[in-house]
Amino acid sequence: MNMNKSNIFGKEENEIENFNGPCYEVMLIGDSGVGKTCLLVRFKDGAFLSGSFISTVGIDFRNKVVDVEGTKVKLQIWDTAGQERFRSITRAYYRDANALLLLYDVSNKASFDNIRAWLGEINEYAQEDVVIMLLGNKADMTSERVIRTEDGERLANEYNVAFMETSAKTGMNVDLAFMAVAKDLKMKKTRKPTDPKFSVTDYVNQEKQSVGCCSS
Ligand SMILES: Nc1nc2c(ncn2[C@@H]2O[C@H](COP(=O)(O)OP(=O)(O)OP(=O)(O)O)[C@@H](O)[C@H]2O)c(=O)[nH]1
Repeated sequence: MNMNKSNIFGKEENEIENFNGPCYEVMLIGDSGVGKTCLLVRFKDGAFLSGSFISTVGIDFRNKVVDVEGTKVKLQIWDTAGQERFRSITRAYYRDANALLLLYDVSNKASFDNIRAWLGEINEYAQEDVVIMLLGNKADMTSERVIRTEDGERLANEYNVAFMETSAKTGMNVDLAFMAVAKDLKMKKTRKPTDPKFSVTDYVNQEKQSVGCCSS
């Protein structure tokens, strides 16, 4: 387990560490096996971790600097362990998170049913103004799918959170999910009272790709 925020991963990571512009903490949460690590690796490295599934132990993070409408912002992305036995560790990190990407697996009903419990945890431990996005991952698994897109949309609407389906395997909507939260966080910081309010849901609806379309 590595819980040291000054963890060093290599030269590129050191350069990112030295970045002194705005930095936002984004946390990936959801049941074990829904694809949190794969989503992060896809976003960070543009690759898919296939092969045997190695569960995250505790919590770890990767940094990425992204360009939001001409301004560079750093996303510090925390990858948490979905397994119940690590829950007390991950809970301790909620309060620092500016945004939460809450994942379920469209081919795993239990992971979807548990979303309400995850939202309960968020309500209890996260900051009140945390940006939340619900992600139905593994959208590429068309024949194994048990959760329809409309089910995800309905749940997201019920809790008033943004929603989209993603695939860490194909890359579908992965950049969009991270960029939407980056944009929302940046707008929150820089918005003048007279500026129109930024809506992640509207932004995502404009930008999102349909299932089956595979851009990374
Ligand atoms: N087909 C498909 N498989 C995926 C996708 N994302 C992840 N997987 C697979 O699902 C398994 C679990 O992925 P992880 O990213 O390790 O899951 P996790 O949510 O980080 O799991 P924990 O660390 O235990 O919390 C791996 O075998 C991945 O290859 C996806 O979008 N599509």
